Amino acid sequence: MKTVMYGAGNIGRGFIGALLSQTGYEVVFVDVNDEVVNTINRDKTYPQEIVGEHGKTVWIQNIRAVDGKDTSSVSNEIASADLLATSVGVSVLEKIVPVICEGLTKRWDQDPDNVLDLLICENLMDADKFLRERIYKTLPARHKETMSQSLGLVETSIGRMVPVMTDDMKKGDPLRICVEEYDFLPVDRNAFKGPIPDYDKIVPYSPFSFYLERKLYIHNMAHAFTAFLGKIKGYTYIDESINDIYIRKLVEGAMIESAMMISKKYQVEFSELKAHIDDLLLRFQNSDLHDTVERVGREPLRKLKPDDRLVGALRGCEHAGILPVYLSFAVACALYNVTKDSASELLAETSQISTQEPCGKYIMGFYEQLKSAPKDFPSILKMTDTLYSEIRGPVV
Ligand SMILES: NC(=O)c1ccc[n+]([C@@H]2O[C@H](COP(=O)([O-])OP(=O)(O)OC[C@H]3O[C@@H](n4cnc5c(N)ncnc54)[C@H](O)[C@@H]3O)[C@@H](O)[C@H]2O)c1
Ligand SMILES: O=P(O)(O)OC[C@@H](O)[C@@H](O)[C@H](O)[C@H](O)CO
Repeated sequence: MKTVMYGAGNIGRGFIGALLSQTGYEVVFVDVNDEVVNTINRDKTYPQEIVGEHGKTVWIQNIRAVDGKDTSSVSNEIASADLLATSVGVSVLEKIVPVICEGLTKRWDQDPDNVLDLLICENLMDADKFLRERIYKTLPARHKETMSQSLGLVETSIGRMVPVMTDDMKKGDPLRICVEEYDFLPVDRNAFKGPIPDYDKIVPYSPFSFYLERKLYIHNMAHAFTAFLGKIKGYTYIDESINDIYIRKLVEGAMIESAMMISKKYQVEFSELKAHIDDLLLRFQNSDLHDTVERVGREPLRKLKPDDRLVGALRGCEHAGILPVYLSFAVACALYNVTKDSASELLAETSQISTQEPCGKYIMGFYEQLKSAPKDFPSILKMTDTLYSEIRGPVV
């Protein structure tokens, strides 16, 4: 049984490739990084360092690698694979479509009933639609119909946090990869055409949008909020930031708003989501991970888009009748990290939120407060309490 793992980077090596090797597959990594490809083929193993309370080193076995620039070899591997996975980054995903199609063509020229499931391991909403459109366009006419019955485009939710590896962390081994302990991989149960890989860490679920929204609106939203607040306070690492008692209170408030929305939308017990929040807050405290506010808070403009983690969560709350007070402050923090003077224009253009809307007013109020006293988080907390009580009215 063979998996082709497209991308031998942080998630490819640090999570998916390792997980599939432990499931029992031979894992063939495809990457354009010569050092990574050559070292995998030389060592046939690499150390995955699980950092944190239960730290240990796991040696990943049964692996080899193919040079991503050798497209003919890559397509041959895809033609004969039992499973395919990608974790190359959203901007590269489109570029590997022609090679994937070459592999599928070789495969289906032999046997059009030879199904293949592709696990899409990227941080991308509607990743299945994204790939379906591009693969359909690129496949030769004779295989366009085959695709609907023989290709499973499987969305996944990548919850494991893998930091950027510094030279210090690599300890001289270009393949060494530090990861947190969390290693569950929720996958879209309904998208598989073949058998679902049988391993207790691979969790099939339907409707999968629940996991995607939980990941983006609770985990990624809180992660970004922690990073933006940490930047304002001058912290370097995520654990430093979340250990600041004011930051923790603010972040937890926003997570609870998102969780109330998701609980209502998917009819999932709030207590289940609260356990997830508590677990995430612990995971953010992992100081051995050395995850930086810089990495987690990167590209704030992308994070301010209407369907991304901040505004997506805020709009979801509005839709569900949940007050997005802490989430409004999260948006204000993201804005403050981008601009110190043209926030209302940015809010309208990037996030499609008008300052005439209630949430636009809350966001601008918080933004002005940040501008006048950026590090005064106790006053911000007081503002959130006052806002809640004003909007909500008296409680019996
Ligand atoms: N790092 C995390 O904590 C994390 C968590 C969840 C999801 N993700 C997502 O996983 C995906 C990968 O992220 P990452 O952190 O592993 O990035 P990464 O940069 O570490 O890995 C990407 C790998 O793809 C390789 N690559 C680039 N172009 C290629 C090509 N044409 N052919 C073959 N290989 C090519 C690169 O050399 C690199 O090794 C992204 O979509 C990211 O958003 C990352
Ligand atoms: O990759 P981004 O910039 O979309 O988000 C930063 C982090 O929140 C993200 O990489 C997480 O670490 C990852 O999604 C694992 O939970």
